[in-house]
Amino acid sequence: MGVTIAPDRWDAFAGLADLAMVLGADAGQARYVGGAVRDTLLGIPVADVDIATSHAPEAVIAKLRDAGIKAVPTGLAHGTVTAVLASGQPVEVTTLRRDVSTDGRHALVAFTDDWREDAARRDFTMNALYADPATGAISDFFGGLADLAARRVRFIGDPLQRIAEDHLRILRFFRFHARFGDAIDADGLNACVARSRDLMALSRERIAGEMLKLLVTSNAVEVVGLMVERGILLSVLPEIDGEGCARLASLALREAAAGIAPDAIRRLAALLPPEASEGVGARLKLSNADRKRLIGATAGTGDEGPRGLAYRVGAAQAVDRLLITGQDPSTVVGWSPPRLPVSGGALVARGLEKGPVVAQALREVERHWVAEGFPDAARVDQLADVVAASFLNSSSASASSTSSGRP
Ligand SMILES: Nc1ccn([C@@H]2O[C@H](COP(=O)(O)OP(=O)(O)OP(=O)(O)O)[C@@H](O)[C@H]2O)c(=O)n1
Repeated sequence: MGVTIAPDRWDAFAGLADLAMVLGADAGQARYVGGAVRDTLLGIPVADVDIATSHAPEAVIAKLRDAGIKAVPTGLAHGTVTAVLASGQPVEVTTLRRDVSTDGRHALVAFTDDWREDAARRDFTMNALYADPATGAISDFFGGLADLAARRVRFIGDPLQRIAEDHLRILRFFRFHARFGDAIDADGLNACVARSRDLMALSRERIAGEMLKLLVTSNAVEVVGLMVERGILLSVLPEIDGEGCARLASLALREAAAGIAPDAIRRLAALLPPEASEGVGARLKLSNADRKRLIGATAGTGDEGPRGLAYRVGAAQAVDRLLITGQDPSTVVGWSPPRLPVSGGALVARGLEKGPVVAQALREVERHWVAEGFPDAARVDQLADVVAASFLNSSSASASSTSSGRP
């Protein structure tokens, strides 16, 4: 027997095997497919599982409902029904398909009961492996197992045709290569270079989604460098300047040295010249929170020290800025900035008049407190005494200078 995935390897997904049986796995009508099979064979943890089935979507819905499994018709035109396991885990169940036509962004599909046809419309050989839920046998129509063993990301059939069907596959090629690849497949690379301008036709959200995933892969630095060198990124991020790859490389080294997980937005911020962040964030339609982080990540650190910075801009943003500027972030990782342990009332109790002067004095106390490294409440009381006294002094001094009529 060749390569198999023992059925108990899927045990982490409670109810998955039952779902597969409901869909006729024991009769060869349902198999696990795609990233879950690829990653399981590579020994990488799997977050979600897709199932391919020869049943039409309506039959899938009926079978799931009969078995009391929640079925959500998430993409019926493409044959996809989402089954929800008792744990809440969603599993996409998609009817075997073949492409009828495509414009590179949207595909029109027809259903089939031919597993090889379904495999033939997928992107890479390593993504077109099916695992039989009951026996564990792997169906490999295009040499995906050999490519997986060689860590070679290879398009199924003609790369140019695969890219014409879905332009996003250019970015997927680099993403999977950056994640798993050893030597890059020359035919695939050449096809991606030749068709790189096709990327401009894609929706910005899809581009952003792929780029952000690519930036956190283990080999992102080298692969992004290759993409810049071969003109691929010019179609997607024309803002990248001559130093972008070097900044990204330095950031990746610092993340590793500090034991901080790679972060896509932080890495994108490093790759771009700071003045481009705002425009890129808007163009790629990033969420407001991500756009804020992207712009803030390169906004500089000031001179208040790492914790002072974290107090001012939040710990996560401080980590971004410190890593990008090459400073040690260890004192702010996992640190929650404390709250100033004194209120305006405490200053009024020391004789200050309610109003703007209290806010001003409070800011002064805070400034000292931050500069001294967030000392405890006893020290803050002393600071409040000193600041209140100095405010009272200066107001009485100005009152007396006004009354004496001197300038
Ligand atoms: N442009 C695309 C996108 C997806 N697929 C197929 O759909 C499967 C699922 O796609 P997706 O969930 O995007 O990727 P995964 O392979 O599951 O990998 P990951 O979740 O790690 O991104 C892929 O394995 C591949 O067979 C494809 O052929 N062409």
